[in-house]
Amino acid sequence: MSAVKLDGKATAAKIKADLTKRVAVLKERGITPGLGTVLVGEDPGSQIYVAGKHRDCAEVGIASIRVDLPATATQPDVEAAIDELNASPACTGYIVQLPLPKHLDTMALLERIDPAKDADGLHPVNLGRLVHMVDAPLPCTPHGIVLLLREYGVPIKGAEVVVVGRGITVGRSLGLLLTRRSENATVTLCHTGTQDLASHVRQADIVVAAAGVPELIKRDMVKPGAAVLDVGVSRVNGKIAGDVALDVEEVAGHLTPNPGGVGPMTRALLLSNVVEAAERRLG
Ligand SMILES: Nc1nc2c(c(=O)[nH]1)N[C@@H](CN(C=O)c1ccc(C(=O)N[C@@H](CCC(=O)O)C(=O)O)cc1)CN2
Repeated sequence: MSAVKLDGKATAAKIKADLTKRVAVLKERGITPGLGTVLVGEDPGSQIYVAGKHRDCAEVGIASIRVDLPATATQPDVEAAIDELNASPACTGYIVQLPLPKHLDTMALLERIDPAKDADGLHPVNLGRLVHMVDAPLPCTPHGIVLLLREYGVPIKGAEVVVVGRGITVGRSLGLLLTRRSENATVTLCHTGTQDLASHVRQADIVVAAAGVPELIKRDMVKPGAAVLDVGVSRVNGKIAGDVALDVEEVAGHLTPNPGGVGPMTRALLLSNVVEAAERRLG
């Protein structure tokens, strides 16, 4: 058996085509959406992701505001950059690229973002709105995962979903999205403290691997026909290594490539949050 490819690149291209039209309408009505990014330090992965975000903006007509600070930037330096983006009329939404250098207080910085400009959906107010199931910008990777599953008709309603990894950008919030009444999945969140990971994964109709551990999910852990989404990004010998072993393709029903799966969806949903924030300005 060979799994159906969950093509994030192709699905993201469709989303971006729709956003291009919406951006044109906004511009006709006098609003140019603008994405800001705050990057601290020289982490090579983060530099690639931020550069990609600005390329995506150019593709759909969103303006870009890029703030790059040295790894030595202090908490007040980053706070000043955030305050400036909060006040800038040209910036409809922005992100602080994660992870930040260890000497910075990430939570305090995320809390400082104006929730109305929170393009990542990671501000505590917006995560709280997600808990309460009220309208808010959704975290980009979890939202991208849900849209990718829908695009390929993978049944979510009633599915047993196992999410591996409890990080803020993916694992924690994905469970909130998938257990909304509109999705109605049953979600188990596994992490480094989980006693028997394989036994959980074996029960799953949908597996989302977001632990950052190369080849954590092995072929014999996957229920035949399950949908497997690989969010893991590790660099091994200069190449991207996902959390899912390559031969899982032989048992899975659906599988994301990596790269080309969840990553492009994350980027497309970030643009979507920026456009939605601009549309909210119109009322
Ligand atoms: N503020 C945030 N920081 C981080 C997030 C986030 O959503 N918000 N997520 C990740 C990194 N990330 C976005 O920032 C991200 C990772 C990967 C991709 C992507 O498109 N990957 C490509 C491969 C690119 C490569 O060659 O490395 C793919 O999967 O095809 C996009 C965004 C942590 N930080």
